Amino acid sequence: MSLELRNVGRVFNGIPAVTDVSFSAKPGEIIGLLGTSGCGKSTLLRAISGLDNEYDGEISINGKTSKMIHRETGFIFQEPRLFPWLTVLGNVTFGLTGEKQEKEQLGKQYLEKVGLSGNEKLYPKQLSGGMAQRVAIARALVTSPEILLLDEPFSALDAFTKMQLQDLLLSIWKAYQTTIVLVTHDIDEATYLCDRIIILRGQPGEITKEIKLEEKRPRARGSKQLAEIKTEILKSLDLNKAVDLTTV
Ligand SMILES: Nc1ncnc2c1ncn2[C@@H]1O[C@H](COP(=O)(O)OP(=O)(O)OP(=O)(O)O)[C@@H](O)[C@H]1O
Repeated sequence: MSLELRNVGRVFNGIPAVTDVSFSAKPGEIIGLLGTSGCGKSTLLRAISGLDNEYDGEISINGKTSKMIHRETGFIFQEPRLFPWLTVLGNVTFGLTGEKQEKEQLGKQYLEKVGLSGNEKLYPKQLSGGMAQRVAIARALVTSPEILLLDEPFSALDAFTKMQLQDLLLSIWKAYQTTIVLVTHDIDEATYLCDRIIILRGQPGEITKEIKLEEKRPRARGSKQLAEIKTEILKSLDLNKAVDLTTV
């Protein structure tokens, strides 16, 4: 599904958090929202999902503009936000309606897709951070969202688990051609995953740059091409200069 934001802004208690943001995503595109802390990335995701509808401007999904909850979207947060009293399978099937047996069958299918078959009966406290985030991914996917919104989904994980889950996200994207909006602080993650990176800066946050990545997937982590794009991003954030330690 396509997504379009036109002049979106959000003011909290008279203070603008983010202003005049316009961008669009074609069906199946992976868009990165990258920017320094507090520039309004999460605010934009909440507006896209419809969890927050007090924004200015317009947001359309497949050409339809609405400020209602967008049921076509699935949300994955930084923390898994699982219900501790439900099993892994119970967490995945929680939002589903219909026959128990059908729900469980569907839940198991998605647990298999995220590599968690056989863990259905475990409780959240028995899971590692990476396993818990896999459950959160399965829970978001089980409703077949056409647009996935991810808010720093891997930032709480160790470097190796993070890379595994980035690859899992790409395999899901390849299978379903989901449109993805990924909020991240991690430039390497953005260059590895995204078709386009939108850079936001300031308070209120504004778009300062948009970078299109032409590299075919799978991309090589640490390749010269991705390193060049990283340098371009650092420059646009004024973070490319070496610190003069003599003046510190
Ligand atoms: N519900 C709220 N009420 C008041 N102010 C808010 C609310 N939500 C966000 N803000 C403010 O809006 C600004 C943008 O916040 P937001 O969480 O969207 O930024 P962010 O770019 O996602 O930050 P981070 O990268 O640190 O998560 C911040 O100044 C924040 O304090």
